[in-house]
Amino acid sequence: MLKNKYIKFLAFLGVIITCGIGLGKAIQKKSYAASSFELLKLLEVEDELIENLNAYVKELKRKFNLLDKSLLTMKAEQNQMKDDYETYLGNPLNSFRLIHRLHTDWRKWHHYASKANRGELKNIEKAHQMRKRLPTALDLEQACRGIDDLMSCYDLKPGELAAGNLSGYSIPETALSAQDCFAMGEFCLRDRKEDHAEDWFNVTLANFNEDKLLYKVNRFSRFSVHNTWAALLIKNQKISGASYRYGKLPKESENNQLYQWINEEILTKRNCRAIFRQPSRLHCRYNSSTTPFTRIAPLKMEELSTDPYMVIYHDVIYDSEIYWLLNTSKLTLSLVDTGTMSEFRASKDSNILLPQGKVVRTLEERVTDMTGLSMEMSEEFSLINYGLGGHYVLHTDYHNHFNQTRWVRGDRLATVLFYLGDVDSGGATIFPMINVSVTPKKGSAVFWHNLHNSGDMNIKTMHSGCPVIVGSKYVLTKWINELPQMFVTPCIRKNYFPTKNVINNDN
Ligand SMILES: O=C(O)CCC(=O)C(=O)O
Ligand SMILES: [Fe+2]
Repeated sequence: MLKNKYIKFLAFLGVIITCGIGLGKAIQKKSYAASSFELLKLLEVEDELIENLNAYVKELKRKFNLLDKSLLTMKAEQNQMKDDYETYLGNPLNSFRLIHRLHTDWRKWHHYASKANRGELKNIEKAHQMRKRLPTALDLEQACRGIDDLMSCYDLKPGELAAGNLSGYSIPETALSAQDCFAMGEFCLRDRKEDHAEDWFNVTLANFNEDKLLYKVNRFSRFSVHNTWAALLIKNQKISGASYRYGKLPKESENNQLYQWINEEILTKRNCRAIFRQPSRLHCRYNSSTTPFTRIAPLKMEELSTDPYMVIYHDVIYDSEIYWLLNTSKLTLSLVDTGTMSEFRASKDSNILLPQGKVVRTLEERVTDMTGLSMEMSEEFSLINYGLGGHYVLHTDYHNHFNQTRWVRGDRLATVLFYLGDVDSGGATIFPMINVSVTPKKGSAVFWHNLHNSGDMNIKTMHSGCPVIVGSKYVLTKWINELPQMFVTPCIRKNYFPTKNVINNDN
């Protein structure tokens, strides 16, 4: 009876969805949402799935019964032993059986309990096969769109639909679950109907049924809703609303890390768009004092910041060197073949060894002239090419105090970033905590210290490569390690030596 009603409802829904999609949206062939005929097939699929799950549960029950019965026998034997264990163990047959069952039987029980038997596997395999007949993400998308079209056409509200009320046509059995409402919310988010999404999230929370068992199966909780909702608010820069949602999340959860991450994203966006005025006490000058070579060939230097120490060098790399870097055949290949796209760094990057030779050696000497630092144990040059929207998320170049590699070559004391080309628009390197934004300019290089003089990490060096708007961006990075500099920039780190009589030269 109920099933008949259900079929009628689905047919009704199918017609509505078909109409909705017909209003300008492309119909996907054989889409479940596109016709009531296809929807009927889904009922068969559901019948088969339930039958399959039922058979699987029967198998599990059989296993459970066997284990339960064996447990009773084991307990009986154990009780007999506990009554008088001396008599029990005095009998050599009992001692033999005790050793035997604990040596052999327990392994078998463990094996039996932990492995799926043939009957279980058969049902699991069947369920796996049936996945091909289940609705796809596209089907779900179309179903959501159908409901959404219906809502805008008849001015329906999420609360009414959630209660199974379709414009006066009310069927309580068809009420939507919290998870259904959440799926609608997520759809509206994807479809950029953010107000609708918030309405659906509200209804989701109102309809939430705290079923721990269900949570175990489908991992859906109130937190999922607060988290997605908060991410939406953060995206729209509604920070206080987002903080309220995040306040609902468990402390120390991964989600709070997400919050931090999204906050950093906002920081990055704000800074990528901003243009900063440099403080006037900083100067441009020729640097002729770092190494003897700079006395005869001074470098054009512009100060950007004193904490962290940061300068730009202009015209510090020759066109011929840039040409070599970008056209070495090995490098060109790697830019194409080992290109990586990640959320972290959308770039084709090559950490491959540049062919060692004159250019690389000369560039390393140049870095020493610019920084006064030794290139011993420094990392290989890293060449990065950013394409469409290419960016590097907010990060610091240092590792951290506790990283094992720090004890081999030390942490990354300083970074030198060469710009190998101009970028038509976007692509600045930004340091949001000190309001510094460096526009890529062919031939220039920015140099900064990642660590304080004490060796502590300087959080103000946090930086990011903003997305490229027009053009492409090539940078060459050199991370300079700390340990080989001990005689160049001698300083004694706070707590570096564990003994009491430390000369603390920290400044
Ligand atoms: O491309 C940029 O502007 C930043 C690159 C960077 O931060 C790095 O290589 O560590
Ligand atoms: Fe970096």
